Amino acid sequence: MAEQTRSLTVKSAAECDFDVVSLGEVMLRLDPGERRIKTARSFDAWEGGGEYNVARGLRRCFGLRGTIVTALADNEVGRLVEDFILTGGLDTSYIQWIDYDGIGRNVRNGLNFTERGFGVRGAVGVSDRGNTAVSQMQPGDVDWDDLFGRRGVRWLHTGGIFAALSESSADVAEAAMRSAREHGTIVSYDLNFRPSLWKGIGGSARAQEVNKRLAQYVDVMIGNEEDFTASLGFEVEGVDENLTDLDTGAFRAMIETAAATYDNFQVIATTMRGVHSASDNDWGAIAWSRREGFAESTHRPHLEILDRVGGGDSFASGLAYGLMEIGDIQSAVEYGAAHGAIAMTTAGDTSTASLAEVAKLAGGGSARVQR
Ligand SMILES: O=C(O)C(=O)C[C@H](O)[C@H](O)CO
Repeated sequence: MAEQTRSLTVKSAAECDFDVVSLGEVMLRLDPGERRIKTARSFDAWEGGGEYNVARGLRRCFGLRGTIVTALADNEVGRLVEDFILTGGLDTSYIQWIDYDGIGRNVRNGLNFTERGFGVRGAVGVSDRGNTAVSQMQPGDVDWDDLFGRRGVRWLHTGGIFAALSESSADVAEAAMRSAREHGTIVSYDLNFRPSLWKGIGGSARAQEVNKRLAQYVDVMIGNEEDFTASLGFEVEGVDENLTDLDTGAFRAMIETAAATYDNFQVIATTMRGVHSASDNDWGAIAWSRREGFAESTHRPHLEILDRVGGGDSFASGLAYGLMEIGDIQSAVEYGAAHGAIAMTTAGDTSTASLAEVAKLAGGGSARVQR
């Protein structure tokens, strides 16, 4: 695609060691399967983390080269998380290993108990992540100019989960995003508002203070309707969290306001989820680019959901792939929505989709058996 018709100008793969770098926490996800957390007798172990899931999707589904900047306490739990990261295909050289004190008094690894929900029973996440290694990272812990300058990175992804972990994690995000921009790396940010993370430190008001500060470094801003309101203060008129009618007019108006407020935003994308039940959601997405204007994905009413957690992250990785490798906003939003939809058909945060599956669904393919 000719450069001037692409939504974003992205550095070439040849001049970069990494296509994508994510900055964020990777937790051990403990999943009771069809049971509930409070009555579980065994858990499946996976890994997960809002920012990490995006780089992993870009690597595992879309075949790009990625790394994760994070920190883990050096104990057996941390090494299990590393094992998952290796399975996910990401480079592990930017994991900072912090000496473990034996009981977690000073440093720990995050645990995320997650049940998927079914029917009228919504998904539940209970995280146990205070004092984690990554929440104690400091801006100077990574040589950002070496990473983004000497080594070269096409895309940095971080977001509102990492920024909420501590005072210093917001500063770390700022240092990374500032350096990435200086070196021509595209910066994407998923607002990912998580009430539990902000509850004890000032709620939505504090979330807005932090996210507004970081928003000035963002090229591609991603979120859902709740995120844009809670994290940046942009209202989507007439929409609540149970929206079942995917009327996009209100979203377009909100996006126009956001684009006028932050002239650094090159792309804004939002997923739209109408919750009929935990297992039955309307699913679609809308995106806008400064160069191309609005695009909407195929809307999928009554999409059947096995595990919704990570669906938004798979949307973000599909969108990033589309913007990096195809170029136009329409393809990007279709790839994002299709990848999110497939990811929610399997258990776990991370997607098992292949690029061929995403391309087929994005192009209007059906779920007929293949043999
Ligand atoms: O909620 C969080 O902090 C997580 O990172 C857990 C999940 O991986 C995330 O919510 C999925 O988007």
